[in-house]
Amino acid sequence: MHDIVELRGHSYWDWDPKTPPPFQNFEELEVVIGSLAQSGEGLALLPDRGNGWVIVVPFVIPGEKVKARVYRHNWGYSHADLVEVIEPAANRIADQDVLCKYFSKCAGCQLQHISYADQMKFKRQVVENAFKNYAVSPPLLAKYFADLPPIDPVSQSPIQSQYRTKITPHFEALNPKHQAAGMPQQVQIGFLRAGTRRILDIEECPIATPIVNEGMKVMRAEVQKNIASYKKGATMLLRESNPIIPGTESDDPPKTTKICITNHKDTITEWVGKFRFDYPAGSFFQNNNAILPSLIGYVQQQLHLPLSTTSSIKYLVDAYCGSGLFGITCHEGFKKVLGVEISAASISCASNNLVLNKLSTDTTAFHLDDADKIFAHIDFPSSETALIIDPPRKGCSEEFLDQMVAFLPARVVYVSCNVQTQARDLQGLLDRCVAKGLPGYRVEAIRGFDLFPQTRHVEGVMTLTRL
Ligand SMILES: C[S@@+](CC[C@H](N)C(=O)[O-])C[C@H]1O[C@@H](n2cnc3c(N)ncnc32)[C@H](O)[C@@H]1O
Repeated sequence: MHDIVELRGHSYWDWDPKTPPPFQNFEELEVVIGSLAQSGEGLALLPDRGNGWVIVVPFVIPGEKVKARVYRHNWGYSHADLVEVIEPAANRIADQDVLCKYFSKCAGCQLQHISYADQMKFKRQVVENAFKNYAVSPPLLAKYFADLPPIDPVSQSPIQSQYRTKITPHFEALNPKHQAAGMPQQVQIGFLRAGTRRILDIEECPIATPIVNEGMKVMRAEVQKNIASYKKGATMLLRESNPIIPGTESDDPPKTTKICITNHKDTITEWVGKFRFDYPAGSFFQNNNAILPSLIGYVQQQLHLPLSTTSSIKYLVDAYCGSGLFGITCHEGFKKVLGVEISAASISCASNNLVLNKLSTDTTAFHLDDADKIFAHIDFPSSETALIIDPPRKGCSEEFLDQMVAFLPARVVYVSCNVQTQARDLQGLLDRCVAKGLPGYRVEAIRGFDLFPQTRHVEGVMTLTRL
């Protein structure tokens, strides 16, 4: 809605909700795309229809003239399918050069028709809009917003295809009516079809690693062979791992061929730079290994930026620590590191990863707990403590922000796969500081990292310094 309001140029609330959609269902329209929304979809304004109705069309580029078929109407805007690109943008990737033959049919990727340089510009804009739209309440606007730094360019992924180390294809069970009628016993195995809840049959995903695609081939054949035994559909797990042959463990990545794991309970082994991580196949771990060294290098550098005081950072708190990725890779230079995570399987791997990487358990520890209670475990001086926050998409809870303001870490590095909730949490933090009459935080830097090339998603990293 923020993107629609911006294109329309007048407030959402000026809108008369009784305005009916100015179209027949499935009417085809020729429209010119004005902007891209954070969803990666194009927006076209029709100034002469419905008091400035907006059409939302996927797989387009601003400036393009396209034919679109409207199919669902909302308050002031309609969703439409792309029928034809009438006047393509000069920078549109030619159809024959698009990475995946299922692009525009599969719901997984939104941006394969856009050059990588333009994907980076789009994602930078997504980050900028998130902070403009979600971190600007009036008291904060006056006090802090003028001080937000310019949003940095997005850090690119070293590879833009074959990067995903995990995919989760789905399939549905056979239709009993088809079975009864003796129809062919084939099912669709793949990802959701764009704009629907139905499955599109996909035998290969070009953004997944070759090992994961090999695994997909085997899994598809097995599912087709045994499909009659499935009463319900299912979601499969395919995850890349480095096989460790017992007795041959070494400190270096093994030279053996990688394997594809499909059992949620198995353990995955992965190297991030010189660090080894074992983690449960069914638990969270970042899915683009290629970009992790640069993401971690940046987080490390941000943690140690100079403070506003003469103190220096000596302690690290890793909230939502998973299997210990940040706590372990960033431990150097800290007297003590403490991580908290709610998944018992992940925290047990985090503790084991300390041992695997020969870190002292006296100086680095991981606790099983809700991040909302993280500061209950901590006796670090807040003026020498840095906090890494890396929550799930929904961001931090009110309780988490309350305890954070009660503790006031000197440095915060907030990593997020959802820049909208990240921006909202910045507002939540600064609102609390204003309410308590505290000087608050300076935003040092906001930068996107492209953990998800070809898709609309961007990882945000924001650095704060206590004033
Ligand atoms: C985005 S992941 C980040 C994990 C880790 N930092 C990494 O990069 O591998 C978020 C993690 O938060 C954990 N989590 C979710 N809710 C939590 C809570 N209330 N308290 C602590 N951890 C939580 C999830 O289990 C998940 O491991």
